[in-house]
Amino acid sequence: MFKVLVSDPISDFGLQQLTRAEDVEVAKITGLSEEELISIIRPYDALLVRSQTKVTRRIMKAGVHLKVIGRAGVGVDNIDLDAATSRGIIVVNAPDGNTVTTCEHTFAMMMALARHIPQAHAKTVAGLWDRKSFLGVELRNKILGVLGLGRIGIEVAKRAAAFGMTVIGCDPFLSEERANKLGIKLATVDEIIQTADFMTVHTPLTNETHHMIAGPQFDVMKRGMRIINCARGGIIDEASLIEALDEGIVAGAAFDVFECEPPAPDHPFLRHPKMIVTPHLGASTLEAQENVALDVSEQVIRILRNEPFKNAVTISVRNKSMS
Ligand SMILES: NC(=O)C1=CN([C@@H]2O[C@H](COP(=O)(O)OP(=O)(O)OC[C@H]3O[C@@H](n4cnc5c(N)ncnc54)[C@H](O)[C@@H]3O)[C@@H](O)[C@H]2O)C=CC1
Ligand SMILES: O=C(O)CCC(=O)C(=O)O
Repeated sequence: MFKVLVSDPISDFGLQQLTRAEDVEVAKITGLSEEELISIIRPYDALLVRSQTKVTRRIMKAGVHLKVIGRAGVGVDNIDLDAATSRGIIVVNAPDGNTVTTCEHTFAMMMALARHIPQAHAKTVAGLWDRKSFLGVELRNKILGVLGLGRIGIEVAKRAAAFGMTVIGCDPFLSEERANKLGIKLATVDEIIQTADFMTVHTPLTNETHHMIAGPQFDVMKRGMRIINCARGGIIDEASLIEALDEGIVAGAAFDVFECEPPAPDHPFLRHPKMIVTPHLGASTLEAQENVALDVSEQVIRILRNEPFKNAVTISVRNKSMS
């Protein structure tokens, strides 16, 4: 019998392939601290997470039977991939299931920014009929800069075109030919910063993308830019952004993600009048949660049964001396 631990809230519908399998026993225990997870992980063959559980080297060391870690979503920055590789633990994710949902959240954020919707809502429900403070801007004829043209970035670009925006973007893996077909003009990060009216980030968080937009980039940024981050906290330096908002360089920013989640109650993003924030809801639709849970469950069960699988983020020969 394979033992699977689900340590984050993952769709029960999507987990059915695991819960109904005769050779699998599933335990769903969420909200555990690192120490609590270490104390219970030993018997499990598989661990399933979303983004809340930080799967550290210590957890993997305690999980001596772990063969696979499944991430019900895209980003694997909450999993110590080096530790997984060195212990021969396969990490799989669900890269496709939340693409459209996250793209739609990005658009919701962009439109909320353009029209001050959360701020206007807050005043209206407080009994104030303020029609003067919320002059917005159209998306039409604006330049949208997209950093990271993978699955989500491309979906955002397609929808932006339908809104009459000009899309420029960068991605080391997107060819000029494909960009042209998609109607995207390839540009450098500097060109995007200097020309875009709206800028949205869709890269993973890596050593290379950490603080990709920080002090020096804000110094040369087009005045009045609006910035959206529905990718990962830490790609845009939070302290520099606050300064740029105060100085009027950035007209507004909408963030779904933070360098530290959840943010401290006194985090400046939570009080800044030009900021819109959501609590890492980019992938939170019924459809996306079912999709990613179905996808990752299937890969996990295949790995446990030694069957062919897809979506491997790490794969290596299990080092028997560590098990
Ligand atoms: N807010 C949320 O709930 C969600 C956030 N995400 C985040 O969005 C990110 C992107 O997701 P997908 O589009 O599905 O991933 P993807 O892997 O399809 O696309 C990421 C793209 O970023 C590009 N990239 C990497 N480094 C770059 C750099 N330095 N400059 C420019 N481009 C660079 C890659 O070449 C790739 O094409 C994920 O890594 C995840 O962190 C994803 C889903 C939900
Ligand atoms: O599990 C979630 O809701 C977060 C989704 C996410 O950030 C991702 O898929 O990378």
